[in-house]
Amino acid sequence: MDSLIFVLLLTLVSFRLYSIDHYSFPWFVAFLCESWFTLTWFTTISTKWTPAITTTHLPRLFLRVGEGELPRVDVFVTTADPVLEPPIITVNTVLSLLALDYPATSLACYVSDDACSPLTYYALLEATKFAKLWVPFCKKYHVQVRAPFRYFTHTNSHSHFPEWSKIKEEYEQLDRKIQNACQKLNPVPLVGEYAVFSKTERKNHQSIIKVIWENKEGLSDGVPHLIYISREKRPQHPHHHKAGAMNVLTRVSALMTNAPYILNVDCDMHVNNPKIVQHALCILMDSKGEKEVAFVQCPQRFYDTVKDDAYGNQLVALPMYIGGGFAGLQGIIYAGTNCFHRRKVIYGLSPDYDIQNVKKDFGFTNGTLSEKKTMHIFGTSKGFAESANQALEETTFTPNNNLFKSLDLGAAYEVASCSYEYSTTWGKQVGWLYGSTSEDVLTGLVMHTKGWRSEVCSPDPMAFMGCSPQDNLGQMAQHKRWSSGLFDIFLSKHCPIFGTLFGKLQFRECLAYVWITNWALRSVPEICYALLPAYCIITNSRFLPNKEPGIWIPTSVFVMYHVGTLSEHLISGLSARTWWNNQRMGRITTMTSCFSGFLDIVLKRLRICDTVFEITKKEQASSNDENAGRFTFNESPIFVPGTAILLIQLAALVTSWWRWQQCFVKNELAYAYGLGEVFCSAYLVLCYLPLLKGLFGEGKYGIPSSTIIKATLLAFLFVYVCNTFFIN
Ligand SMILES: O=c1ccn([C@@H]2O[C@H](COP(=O)(O)OP(=O)(O)O[C@H]3O[C@H](CO)[C@@H](O)[C@H](O)[C@H]3O)[C@@H](O)[C@H]2O)c(=O)[nH]1
Ligand SMILES: [Mn+2]
Repeated sequence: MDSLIFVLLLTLVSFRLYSIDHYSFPWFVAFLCESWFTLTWFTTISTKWTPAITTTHLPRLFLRVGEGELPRVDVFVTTADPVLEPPIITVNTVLSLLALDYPATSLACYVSDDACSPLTYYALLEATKFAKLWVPFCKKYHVQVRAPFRYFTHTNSHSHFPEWSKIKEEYEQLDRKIQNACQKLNPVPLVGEYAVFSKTERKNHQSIIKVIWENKEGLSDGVPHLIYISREKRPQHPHHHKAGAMNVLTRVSALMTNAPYILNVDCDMHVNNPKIVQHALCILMDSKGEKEVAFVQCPQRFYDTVKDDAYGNQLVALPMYIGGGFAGLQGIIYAGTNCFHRRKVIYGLSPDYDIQNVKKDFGFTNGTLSEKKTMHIFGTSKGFAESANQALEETTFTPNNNLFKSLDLGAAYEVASCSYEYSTTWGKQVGWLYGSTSEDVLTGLVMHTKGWRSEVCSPDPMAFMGCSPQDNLGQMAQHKRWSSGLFDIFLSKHCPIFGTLFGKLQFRECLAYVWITNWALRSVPEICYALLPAYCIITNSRFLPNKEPGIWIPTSVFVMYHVGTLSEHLISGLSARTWWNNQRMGRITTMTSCFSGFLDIVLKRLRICDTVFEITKKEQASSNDENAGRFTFNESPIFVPGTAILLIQLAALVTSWWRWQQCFVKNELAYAYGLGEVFCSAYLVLCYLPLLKGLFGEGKYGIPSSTIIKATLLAFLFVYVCNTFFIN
């Protein structure tokens, strides 16, 4: 079906090219836009063409390593705002990780708190007490969902185990304590353990690193190590948002546990499949995977989602087709969470090395890194250089390796300081890379450019589950951040095209990356195309062929595209309503969020202002909210272009209606002439129905009048320009 659409698009473009007699301004604009759509469609098809799925077989892992010899894994959790990311959610994520079905002696959990919040610290301390009950309980009864808040809302006491009620009570107590502390009923006093937080400001404080729990006895079914880190922040030092936090986690963990594998999750992504580490290791430790695979990405799925995906952000059908397609090429993109990395790849290693080359790469002399070179790459910490040496030398996995040192804090403060990265390669060649708010895709892309592959791991049950925005404001801010971050990558020196020309990025993987990184840019031709029908109606001109057989080409593209996407959704087990919501949100998001993202990058490149990482609000859905799925609005300029486009379509429809009446009076049939354009305009209004409702809504459900005024001015300007400069 996709190929058929492609052929039709090619036909449309050639038809335009050959109908010289039709040449006019709208015809030309349509030609440009449609050529762009055809190119985009080509990259989509190429991405989807050879999908792949990886299946993992746990028994085979244990043919390779004994159950007691499983390698160390360091787990990183990031949180950055106790209000937008309630500590109870972070705590549940951490509890689910501590309770992984994996030897506790080989796990260590590091939590980065970019808000430097005593609340988060308090919540983690309390959670550790509960973990001592929760972890053995989960392991004893093979609980599947290891985040207590999900577990207890979905099970009831009859069906369960003797301790069930007691543990539930304990959890409720923990929950209450944390909620009380959050609501300032019982604020955390900044004395004793918490005294370090007393002179801190969110963006101005020294590092705070605390070993909350150490598995001292080395019990493999105990509770794994838990370490709290709030890296140093100073107003004059850029902190690089999440990427910066990840790099601090990498360095601190290197000094403590230095595991060869790193799992990273966002604070809202709890474990849904307790054996996920073993599944990922099946891929990472596979004899081929060991040499080729840089990272293993598990899908992002969400719980308590808005019915029928009203805001089009559940990412179910898209990852299935596009993600599966990526997987069949050089590998899936890195999505920032639910991902297993190799430490040495994070340190910048290329895949086809032999150890001699590495030594050259990194300036080894006589078996160890030359001091000057190490300092240049990794910074001045001696302890870190030593641990990096070990991590890099470890060419293939050897069980019983003893990279573990101790949870000693001494050296850790040095590597968590905000000036540590100056004149090193952190964020440039080593670690999570800086320069884009989609640091994840950038970091993964550079690994692919080095020639690494990546794999998707999606065992049943789903590996992780998280929160997704519960309103359109969150969804739009998120899409804006992604589209701008991705476009930033396209314009940077890490552009996928260079990756293919000068690096080892495979050609079709490059096309797939080009497709994904151009999300923001796609808003420009889409907006032009959306303005075309209105332009034509207002100026009484045409951009669609108006005679047979020409008119059949765009009509069949339209029909085939909708049938195609609908069937994809139905095959993925989604409702037709979900399909329509995604379809509609696709149009709205591109012309609002992605266009804002595009403007942001233009401004950034002109050095007028920089992009920021706006954190997505995490909340648990209230189950019987009758307004779920309804659009809310605020003063954000993000709504201006969308509202303007809607008003322009409405103006066009009114114009055509008025003209139709005139014809009717004169008994002419001429009104049938521009039917195609009217249909397009009406279709857009249908897509924009949520905004149309917003024009008349009240309170947060109404578009603020300042936005309406700005949009009306833009719409008037458009109509004026059409009438003055282009009317025939
Ligand atoms: O300065 C910051 C900003 C964010 N975060 C953390 O980054 C994570 C992701 O932030 P979130 O607001 O949840 O963004 P999402 O849009 O949900 O994130 C997706 O997109 C991001 C890139 O834009 C990736 O980093 C994420 O992993 C991916 O889940 C959260 O754990 C935050 O706590 C920090 O640690 N420090
Ligand atoms: Mn998130």
